[in-house]
Amino acid sequence: MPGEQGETSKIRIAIVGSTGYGGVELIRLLQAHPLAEITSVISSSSAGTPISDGFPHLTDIIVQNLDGVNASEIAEKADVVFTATPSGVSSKLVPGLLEAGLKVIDLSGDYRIKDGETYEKWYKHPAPEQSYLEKAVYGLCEIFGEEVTDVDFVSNPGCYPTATLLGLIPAISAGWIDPKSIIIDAKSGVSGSGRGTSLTSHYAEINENFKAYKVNKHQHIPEIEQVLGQVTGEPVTVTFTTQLVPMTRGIMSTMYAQMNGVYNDEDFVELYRQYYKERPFVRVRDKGIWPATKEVYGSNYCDVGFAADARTGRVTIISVIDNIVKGAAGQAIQNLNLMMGWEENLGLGYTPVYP
Ligand SMILES: NC(=O)C1=CN([C@@H]2O[C@H](COP(=O)(O)OP(=O)(O)OC[C@H]3O[C@@H](n4cnc5c(N)ncnc54)[C@H](OP(=O)(O)O)[C@@H]3O)[C@@H](O)[C@H]2O)C=CC1
Ligand SMILES: CC(=O)N[C@@H](CCC(=O)OP(=O)(O)O)C(=O)O
Repeated sequence: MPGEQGETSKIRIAIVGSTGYGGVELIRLLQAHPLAEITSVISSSSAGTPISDGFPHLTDIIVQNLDGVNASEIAEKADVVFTATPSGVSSKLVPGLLEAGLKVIDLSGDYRIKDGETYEKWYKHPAPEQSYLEKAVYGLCEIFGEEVTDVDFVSNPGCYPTATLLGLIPAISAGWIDPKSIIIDAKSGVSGSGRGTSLTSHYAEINENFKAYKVNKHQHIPEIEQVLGQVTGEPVTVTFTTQLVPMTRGIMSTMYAQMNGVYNDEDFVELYRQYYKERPFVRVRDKGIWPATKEVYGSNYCDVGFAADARTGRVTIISVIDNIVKGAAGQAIQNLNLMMGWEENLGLGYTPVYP
């Protein structure tokens, strides 16, 4: 395994769930990574067939044939495995992959919630084994990046929590907003629900429509509260509403909070620029300019803007990401980079696709 940037041999990568949206995006991004090469693409339902059968846009990737899900075979072919699999599936696969000696980056929600009972309450199925929950490092790179270096197992954050936490943490850490007052109004493109079809992601249900779902019941609520609790040192509860927007990619998280003092837009811009000054993927908008999902499309950026309102004493924080990149595959590669001790932005320097 190359441990340092600049060495020539590449890290070998396997992707379980390579036929899903997260997996296909991992393939797209890793194809351009200078120190990683995909050596196995894995499918539980299409093993033995070429990936380009289902995804003609991947006709020119080198590894074509889909492998089956077998931990020891994966360990022969790869050093690191991404599990881009549904929650409830990852928890069954990950222990075997770790025992086979692989480094694992899991994109599902299975290992993010550290308390098994809380996990079961929100995810509605059995929690993963406690020892693996404890082993998993929560890979919100801009906040906990130092903890990821040199570990074997990273739990990649959820898409909504990524946008939301990056938008809230600097102001909370500075004591500028009251954690008890937070309301989060979040919207996602349809690819957030994965490639499987369902009535809720059916074209006729989504097109020309805008609807709320899982209000106060979303599985990302305990993830957001867990991290905010860590940051503040006290239990935090949030009001969190998720909505589906008729677009393919993108998340906008709009957050409202009571300010603890008198701060204006420039104060917030300065605070956030300072907080993220070493972090290549958070871009802070100038006063009066709010980010749009198209401005991060296809990229690993999280863009943030503010409106501090002296009249109400509240601030509105707006944060956008591409759910499949910064919200999933891109952040997972950012975690790979940190895990390997490489530059955080290696292979991720994509300018957003516009328009
Ligand atoms: N889409 C998004 O924006 C985000 C997704 N996530 C999370 O990332 C994970 C992947 O999401 P996404 O790619 O969208 O989901 P998809 O539904 O698009 O893909 C999931 C893939 O998992 C594979 N799979 C299903 N069952 C099994 C199994 N028993 N063993 C092995 N593989 C299996 C399937 O492929 P096959 O049948 O070929 O095995 C399927 O293609 C999920 O946990 C999701 O919650 C996280 C953040 C954002
Ligand atoms: C639009 C849409 O349906 N989005 C999904 C995001 C799911 C996801 O990413 O799941 P985990 O992060 O929990 O693995 C949802 O709201 O449930």
